[in-house]
Amino acid sequence: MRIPVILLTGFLGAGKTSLLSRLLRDPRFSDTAVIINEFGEVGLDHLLVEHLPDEPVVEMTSGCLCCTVRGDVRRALLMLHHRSEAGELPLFSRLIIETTGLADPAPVVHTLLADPRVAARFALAGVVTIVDAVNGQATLAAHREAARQVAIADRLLITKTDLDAGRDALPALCADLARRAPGATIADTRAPDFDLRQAVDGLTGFDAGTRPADVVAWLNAEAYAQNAHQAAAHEHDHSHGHGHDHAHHHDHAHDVNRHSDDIRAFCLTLDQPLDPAAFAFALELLAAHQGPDLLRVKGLVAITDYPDHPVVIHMVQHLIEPPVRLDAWPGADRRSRLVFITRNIDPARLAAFFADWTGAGADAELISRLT
Ligand SMILES: Nc1nc2c(ncn2[C@@H]2O[C@H](COP(=O)(O)OP(=O)(O)OP(=O)(O)O)[C@@H](O)[C@H]2O)c(=O)[nH]1
Repeated sequence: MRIPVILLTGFLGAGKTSLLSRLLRDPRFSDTAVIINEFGEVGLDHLLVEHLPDEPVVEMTSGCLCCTVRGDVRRALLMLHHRSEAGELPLFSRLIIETTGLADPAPVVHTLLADPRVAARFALAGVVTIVDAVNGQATLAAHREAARQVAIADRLLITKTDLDAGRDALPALCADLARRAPGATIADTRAPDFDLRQAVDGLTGFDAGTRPADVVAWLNAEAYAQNAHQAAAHEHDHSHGHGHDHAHHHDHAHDVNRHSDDIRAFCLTLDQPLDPAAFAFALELLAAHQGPDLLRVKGLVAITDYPDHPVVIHMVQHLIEPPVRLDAWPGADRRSRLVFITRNIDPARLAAFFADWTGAGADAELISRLT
């Protein structure tokens, strides 16, 4: 029997990882394998997400899932299947693929539906898209990646309605979502009657024919891009007489237009523990002045009061989540690290801003420019 795959998508900071963590803690989902794609090479999720010890989890940190999907996700799927059949990993009866927040789901969907080796082993049960009630509508209007993730969904799961701003925005957001994805069901993950099991396991199979016309067009464009890519790779092998994998380079050539070219990811490293008040003020200032361009910030921060207990920071646009203090550092590196995904923000200027406000030496390392 083919293993059902649930594609979990949603814009940066919508709440994908939180929902996945909630699901993986639930014993009803103990037979679940997960493929997580982190954006950028210096991601922090592997330090921040708790995995159960023998859970089959594959983390792909090679960049943006939609840009590397044709090689990496295919390899990850086949490897998981092979290792589980060989008894090296527990058998699993469902697979969840979490995309990055900037991923266009179409290449993943196409790979699952059209790659013969993948499709013989896995069946796409459906696409679940997470939408943040607080930022959702503004994000949908500003980012075509977010609009595509919604349009292709079978199920739209809304988060952050426990916050006043989220609750207030809910009716207008639902109306917008119903227009953008007329065939999708919508559920509020914070409603008392929300059923996670039904949300994930109730999907009966992805049917491209029920999607809006533009979604069908994207999927067709994807099929065309993949065929063209395979033909180019084939020709290349013949002309050079060797078969190493050039998929990555070709894929980026196809993907030039997938992301806005002003979006960048970088990691800021601060070399001394920070004064908590100065750091909090710097974050608030940043959120107030650059909110819509701070697409996502995740960090592990050493503070002067408790240097052995790092603080986890999450920001999504102007929303600063309450910081969480950890019992211990999750690895040997005890420097503060903040991963930013931003629009139109110069990493060097941001490093200088933090250095000024906190007095710590700050370095910015560019992870990726999404062009
Ligand atoms: N109040 C509230 N916060 C939430 C909810 N869901 C997620 N969050 C918070 O939103 C922030 C982002 O959540 P994540 O689960 O990391 O979001 P994500 O979509 O995985 O983010 P990326 O991987 O960066 O795209 C975190 O600080 C979460 O704690 C929710 O329903 N309510």
